[in-house]
Amino acid sequence: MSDALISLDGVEKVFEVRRRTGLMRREKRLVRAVDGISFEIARGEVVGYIGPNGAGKSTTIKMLTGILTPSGGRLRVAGIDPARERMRLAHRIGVVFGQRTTLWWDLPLKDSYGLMRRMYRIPAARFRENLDRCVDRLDLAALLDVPVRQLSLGQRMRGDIAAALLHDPEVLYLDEPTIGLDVVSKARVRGFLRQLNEELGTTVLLTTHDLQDIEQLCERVMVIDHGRLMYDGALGGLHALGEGGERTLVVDLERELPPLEVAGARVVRVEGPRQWLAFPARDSAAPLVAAVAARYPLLDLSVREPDIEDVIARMYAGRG
Ligand SMILES: Nc1ncnc2c1ncn2[C@@H]1O[C@H](COP(=O)(O)OP(=O)(O)OP(=O)(O)O)[C@@H](O)[C@H]1O
Repeated sequence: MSDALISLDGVEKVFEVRRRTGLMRREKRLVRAVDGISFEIARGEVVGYIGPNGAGKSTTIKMLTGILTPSGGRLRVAGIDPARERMRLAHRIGVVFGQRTTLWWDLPLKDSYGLMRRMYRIPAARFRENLDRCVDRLDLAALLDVPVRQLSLGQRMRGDIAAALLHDPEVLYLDEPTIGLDVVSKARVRGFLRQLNEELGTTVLLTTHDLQDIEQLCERVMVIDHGRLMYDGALGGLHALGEGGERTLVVDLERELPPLEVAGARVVRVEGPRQWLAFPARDSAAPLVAAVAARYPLLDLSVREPDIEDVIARMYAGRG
């Protein structure tokens, strides 16, 4: 037995989709939303789970909460099989779905929290302590008496995160926690999550389309596409994957010139006297810089590494 808090071994989820193909005809089609995924997450990790639309992220999270039953494989969270013991697991995990709320729409925030307290049978002292910490750290004091429907998206999200933490979960799943939030709200949510992990050791698994969430929170990232794990490792390793790709030499010339002709590189963009030359990321930039400097009137130059967005975009594109 490993001491992983979350473990998946060859987990699959297949949906049967019926599609109308004619007036009377329907076609059955199988969608492999999750297609044999294995990974382990240790206590205290903050892991980003990313991938394009329809990759299988939400389906994975739903299996980890017990909402969906896997079609195959083995899955455990805190030693519990989520689909079999969903209620027991509910006391150990917190879940936040960015796209919808677990709060009661017409009730003031604090009444929702009171209901949560009863649902999870949270002892009074612990409830008070957790609520006070969340109110303080998420700046909720002025919002407690406001009905949820009157909260802004950012306020509601903070309210939802607090709701997910009142029962001291060991694991927090967040599905797109910063979606639609303004820059300030995003920063606040990220800061809170970082602090939560540092102070309480809460394990966090988060799906997002915002790579800044990953950069600012996660030491480890998993990339899923077509239901399969394409990458599992340090964020820095994603940059390294870009080595199969290209870097860019940005050249500032003394004057506008036709696209430069240099061996081992090609001009991909020209803007006035500035030109961008792409070259294989694994090659040294030195010979290229020397060749450009020898032949053209140079003012300045810089080398740009492929950024994570590019690397990931290429990973996705490579699978077509
Ligand atoms: N209940 C369902 N019935 C049938 N197909 C489903 C169901 N839920 C998800 N799917 C399909 O499974 C695949 C994976 O969907 P999932 O929602 O897990 O992706 P995702 O990575 O979370 O995408 P997004 O980033 O768009 O939220 C998609 O092809 C989706 O259409």
